[in-house]
Amino acid sequence: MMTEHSAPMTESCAPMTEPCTPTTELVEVEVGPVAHGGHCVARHDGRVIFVRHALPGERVLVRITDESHKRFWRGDVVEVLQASPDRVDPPCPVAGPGGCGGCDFQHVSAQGQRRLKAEVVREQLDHLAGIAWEPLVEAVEPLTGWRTRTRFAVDRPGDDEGGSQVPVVGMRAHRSHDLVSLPEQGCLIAAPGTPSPQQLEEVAAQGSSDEIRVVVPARGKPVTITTREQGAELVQELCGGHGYRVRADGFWQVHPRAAEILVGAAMEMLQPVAGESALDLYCGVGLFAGALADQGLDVMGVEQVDRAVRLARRNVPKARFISAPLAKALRKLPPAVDVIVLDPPRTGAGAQVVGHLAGLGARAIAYVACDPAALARDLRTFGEHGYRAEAIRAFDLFPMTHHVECVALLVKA
Ligand SMILES: C[S@@+](CC[C@H](N)C(=O)[O-])C[C@H]1O[C@@H](n2cnc3c(N)ncnc32)[C@H](O)[C@@H]1O
Repeated sequence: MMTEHSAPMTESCAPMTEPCTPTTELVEVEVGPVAHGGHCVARHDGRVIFVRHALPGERVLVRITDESHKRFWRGDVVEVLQASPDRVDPPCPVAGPGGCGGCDFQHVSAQGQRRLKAEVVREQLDHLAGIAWEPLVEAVEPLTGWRTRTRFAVDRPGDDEGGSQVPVVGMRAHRSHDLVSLPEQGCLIAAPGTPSPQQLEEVAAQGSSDEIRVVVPARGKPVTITTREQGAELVQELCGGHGYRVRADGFWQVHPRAAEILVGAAMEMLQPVAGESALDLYCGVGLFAGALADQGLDVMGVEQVDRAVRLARRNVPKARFISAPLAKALRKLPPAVDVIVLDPPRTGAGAQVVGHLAGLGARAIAYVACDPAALARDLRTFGEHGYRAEAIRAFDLFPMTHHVECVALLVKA
């Protein structure tokens, strides 16, 4: 199977320097499997095209949007000639070709979205780690109104020519600086409490920021951030009865049920026992550290953002935290631990970190991953160091988008 991994660059990691120059060329293709990044693979004249808004098995007319790469092009569907049974009308009026770049799976039924994500996880695990996984991505409600952290773009038309400067708030189009105005009802996936488009424009009119970030916390009022200073405001999040203070511009799981689901999955896999030692790596404000400490474990957390570590110390006073990039903190970790949770960014943990962690002899490791390719690469490295994936669960924590979250249990082989 062709995957974006086999191409020189993946859709998700390709750097966006300048917006791509769209060509006018239209091609008719049979759509093949979904690839990492959520676009489907098609072939035309021996060339691979990653097609956005397509579904496997469809026949579509594609507008080529990027032909700057030697080995592949990118394109977007302009007409569906033969539709997949999974195709639906996008519920948001600004989704689809040329529209908002945020939700790339709105043309797919909810079950179909999960099947596509399962196929990506299955393929990445097989291709990169040689792990056979039964594809199942678990549904998580709500499917809309789930985004508790939303970034809106602000354009000020006429800015250059000293014009009106009445701001327009919207979303950037896919791989483009073009602004797509918000629909009247606002962003479909933004959590209830997110200001309406009109309110966002009022916020934009009060300042000069080219971005508005909205945070809808578990407790308290939504926070609107237009400058760095405002991002310092603390919001209150909850998981399993434990409260966590988070900076409004800091990291917290985005779906309102994500923290509870990921912590639940990790704890079920690890079966922690009071008195055991534990590591929470890439710990943010201490989410997993809190759950482990609440169960009586002796926890150490590592996080590179010092502001987050200061909050983690307040959120989980029983745990110890190191403020440093994990690779630099490895020598400060204890020589042996019982259980580990690691929840790295999209790039994964990497071979050096994985090799060191495997040497700590943990009886169980829960790996929380937002990128299945990075997960697969790190699982392969764990495998080379004597750990095997005993269980892997995948959750649809980002409905309407191609993103998927996985939790893997590693035990000694
Ligand atoms: C996916 S978030 C997980 C945070 C936390 N586990 C949670 O669920 O709230 C990844 C975290 O890793 C941190 N991070 C990224 N690179 C890091 C590194 N090299 N060393 C330590 N922490 C890092 C980020 O600042 C972020 O807080």
